[in-house]
Amino acid sequence: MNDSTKPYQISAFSAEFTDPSEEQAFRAYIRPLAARSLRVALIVWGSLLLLFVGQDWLSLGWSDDFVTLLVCRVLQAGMLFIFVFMLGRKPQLVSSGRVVTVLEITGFFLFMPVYFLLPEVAAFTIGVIGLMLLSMFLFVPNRLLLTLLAAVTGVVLTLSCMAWNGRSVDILFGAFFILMLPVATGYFGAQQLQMVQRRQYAMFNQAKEANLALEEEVERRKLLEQELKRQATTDPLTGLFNRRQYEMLFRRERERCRRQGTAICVAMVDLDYFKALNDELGHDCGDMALKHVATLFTNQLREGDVVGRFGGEEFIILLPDTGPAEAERVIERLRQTLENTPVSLQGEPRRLTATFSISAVLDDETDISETLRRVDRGLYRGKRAGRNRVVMV
Ligand SMILES: Nc1nc2c(ncn2[C@@H]2O[C@H](COP(=O)(O)OP(=O)(O)OP(=O)(O)O)[C@@H](O)[C@H]2O)c(=O)[nH]1
Repeated sequence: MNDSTKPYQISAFSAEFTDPSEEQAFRAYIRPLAARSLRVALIVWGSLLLLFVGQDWLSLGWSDDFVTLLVCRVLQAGMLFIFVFMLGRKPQLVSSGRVVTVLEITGFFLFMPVYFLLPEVAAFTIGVIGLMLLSMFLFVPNRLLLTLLAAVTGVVLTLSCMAWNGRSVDILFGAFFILMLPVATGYFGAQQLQMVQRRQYAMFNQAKEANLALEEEVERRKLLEQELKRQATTDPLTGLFNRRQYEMLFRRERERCRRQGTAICVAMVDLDYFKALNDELGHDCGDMALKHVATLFTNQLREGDVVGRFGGEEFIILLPDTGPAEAERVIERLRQTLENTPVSLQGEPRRLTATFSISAVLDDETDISETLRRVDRGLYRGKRAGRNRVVMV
């Protein structure tokens, strides 16, 4: 069922889903099990037929009649065993039910000579046929209506043979009722069984679909949560960490570096003449320039380094496990890369520069604002000294 809210419908007459695609899906689902059960049933059926050969020989001895019955039995058992072999290779043959039905009807035809060749056992032959009818419904997996068709053919054939043998109308009526008993019992038994199978399948499918919908909902919420987290921790324009997040990361890294006895440096970056760029090319180009700088910084630095947007055209860089000399080298390389990597704005390459200020975090500084106050002074010095430079504080 495609929609888990859609109610399934099973016809009480055929014991099949009223929706053909649903029925088809069910048969495909049950196919391996049905093919296996059918093979077992056919092997038992064929073997029983061959067992009857002994009984025929005891009754008829080595005679033409015996040979006729032998041919019928061997022919039918042969057909059954061939189909068992074919089912092993093509289990899909079980689904349509046509081959099984043909085998069942042929089986009745090949059984009927018993009526003429073994008249002395004809009395209990009707019992054997009744058993065959019941077994067909209960042990041979097939579509209910096709089994009914084969069963009715069997009943008609049996009654025809009895009539041919000169049985009275009373006896024929009696035989008809005797044969209809296993047909009705088999039909209703198989009908209940097949309906239960389909109900279970539909419920299993509904549960599977509900699970799938639930999994999708969980996945959707996970993504939403991730997105909310991303929005809460990053700057929407550049995707860099926002102030709250880099302050938190600062405290975490600061604590870790203290425990491990390593240094941590903080750099502040302020783009040069950014107002002029905005005024000349417009705010959108200014935004593109900011994104360009963010990508460049993120790509140039190590994974453990933290790049955040301080606000406007100012950025913060945290360099954990890095002493002042190493930090100066890293930031100087960054400055040069920025200067030498123009950004394309309105189709023209545009060089950007920035002023950088770096300071090692002092032992007693646990909050980034204390370090930033110092770094900011360095930035001011750098701007006054002509911009596009790195200042160590
Ligand atoms: N496009 C864009 N511009 C921004 C954004 N945030 C701040 N600005 C602009 O950045 C400019 C910063 O100008 P100033 O503080 O004068 O600095 P500056 O022009 O870079 O000069 P110096 O720093 O002294 O070299 C202002 O024009 C702000 O409007 C933003 O998100 N997008």
